[in-house]
Amino acid sequence: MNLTTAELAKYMDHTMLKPEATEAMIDQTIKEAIDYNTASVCVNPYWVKKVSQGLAGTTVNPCAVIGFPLGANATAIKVAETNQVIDDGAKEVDMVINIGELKAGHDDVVEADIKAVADAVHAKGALLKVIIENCLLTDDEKIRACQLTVKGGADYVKTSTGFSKWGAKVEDVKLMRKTVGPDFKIKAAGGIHSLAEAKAMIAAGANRLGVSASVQILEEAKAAE
Ligand SMILES: O=C[C@H](O)COP(=O)(O)O
Repeated sequence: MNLTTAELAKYMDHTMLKPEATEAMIDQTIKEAIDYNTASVCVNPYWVKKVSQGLAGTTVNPCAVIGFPLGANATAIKVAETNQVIDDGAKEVDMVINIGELKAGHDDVVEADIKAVADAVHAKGALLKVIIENCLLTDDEKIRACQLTVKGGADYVKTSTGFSKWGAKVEDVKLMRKTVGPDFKIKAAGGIHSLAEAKAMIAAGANRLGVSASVQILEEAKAAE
């Protein structure tokens, strides 16, 4: 796959989700995202307003995670959090599904949770990525989670939070691509730390990468150009 460094950067949600992130670390993340022109800067809700101000006038989107990282909040809380982050400037929202309800076979609950957030996101012109946390799921559950994400009206299905047992795996991205078809978007996130890993995720079908090691990967890409 022949991507320029600039093209690869536009796959990347430059991510700073560490609970111990300071304002200085957020500032650094914003600067790096602008320098490399990534797709977005992905942060916890508290930092979205600052990120949105820092990215004003650029083509880098502010992105916020909600219901993160466990997904076990009430739907009303996820919707309220969604409205708050968008009012604070988020153009993209990454939510975690209700994993326990998926495993219990309560697909209607999982779909309604996704749909409520999707409606809130789309009412304000943003886009929604749905995190299914593959490392906790069987293949059957991964397939159902992808189908419910599509039915719930989201824009992307996303592999992982990066805060559970492990992150994105190539075989999971392939399974997700097979499940959602060629057009629905997929984000691979968690544990992608090298150019080879980033390229493998894209080759497997990822349209977006959630990465904290963006600079390292993009410098590797630049050196290889
Ligand atoms: O989507 C976000 C992930 O938490 C990023 O994980 P990472 O730090 O392994 O790149």
